[in-house]
Amino acid sequence: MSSVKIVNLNKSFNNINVLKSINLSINEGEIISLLGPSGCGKSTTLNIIAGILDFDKGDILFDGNSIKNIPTGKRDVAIVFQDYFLFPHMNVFENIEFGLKMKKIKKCERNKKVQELIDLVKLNGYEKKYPSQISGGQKQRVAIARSLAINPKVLLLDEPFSNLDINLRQEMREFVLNLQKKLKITTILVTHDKEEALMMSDKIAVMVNGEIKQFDTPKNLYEKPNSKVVANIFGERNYISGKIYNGLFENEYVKLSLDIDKNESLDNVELMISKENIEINNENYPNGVIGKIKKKTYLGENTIYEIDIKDFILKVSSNKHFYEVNQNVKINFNLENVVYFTQ
Ligand SMILES: Nc1ncnc2c1ncn2[C@@H]1O[C@H](COP(=O)(O)OP(=O)(O)OP(=O)(O)O)[C@@H](O)[C@H]1O
Repeated sequence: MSSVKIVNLNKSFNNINVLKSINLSINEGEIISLLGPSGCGKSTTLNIIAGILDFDKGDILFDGNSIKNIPTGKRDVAIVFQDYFLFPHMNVFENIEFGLKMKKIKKCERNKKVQELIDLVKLNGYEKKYPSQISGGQKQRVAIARSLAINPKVLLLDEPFSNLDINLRQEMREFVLNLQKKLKITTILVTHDKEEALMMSDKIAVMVNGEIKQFDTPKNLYEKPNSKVVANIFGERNYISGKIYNGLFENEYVKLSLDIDKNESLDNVELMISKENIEINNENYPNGVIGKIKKKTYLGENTIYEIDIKDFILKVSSNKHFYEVNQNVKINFNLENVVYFTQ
């Protein structure tokens, strides 16, 4: 297992800078995600770490040592792709054995290692099956076992769950996470799925347009995003424009008391409030803000209400499903850990 440090990494394709001074520090045994929209540079970063692509400027350090001049095969890195890339003419056992054969490990040692990996990824009984004879989840487990066979110091996962159906995806996420925790292997996961990143990562690097906008724990990123760009990656939020003075946030329809420095005074701010931090409560908040429900969308566990307050629409997520369109309601804001952005 290795710590990984990426320092001022730059990469251009045809004079277009697709990685703009990327910096990341990953502790030994951690799992981190690169999360961002399509084309932001996630796979490029992963391929550079693997040595599949070269880079223009910067450096990559494993345990403090540069791997710049170390060829792919000698980096002790394994990469698992979305399409698994299993060898179709080899059975499960032979696929897992492949890397060990390349390393010229003796037959009896190979057999022992492959058997251990088959036990680890729970593929006992499937040794003689070919990739075309097994399911997507099983193929993925073969790909993971094959990547682990070489005892990599760093495991790179490029959208490994995207080809699985939703139930299997959830099962495989948990499986890989348990494996990662058991083996304590430093892991970098590329994903564009926020839930996957939130559930699997010790830390998440939010990438947008070749830059890392924030690198932090899932909780901090969700609750304390440093910009609207980062906030929006984790789902739709409400932004209310107004001013801050004397510990209050105010605009023409709300006056809210904030737990902030009373000396803070700002004219143009946008207060970010998640849908979950607004409560509809007609009974207990005589002084709540009043609005009218314009739309309701039932989502099973929650209903999303769109509430009109003087022509401004607030989205509220509630587990009370009984409010109806055109009903007037009182709403209350949970302003703990409030986040605001200056314009
Ligand atoms: N070999 C290449 N030649 C030219 N441009 C490339 C090459 N590979 C990637 N790019 C460009 O670099 C940018 C980053 O691509 P990359 O594949 O790293 O994005 P990504 O975040 O992994 O996207 P996705 O989620 O769609 O896989 C994109 O604009 C892409 O078009």
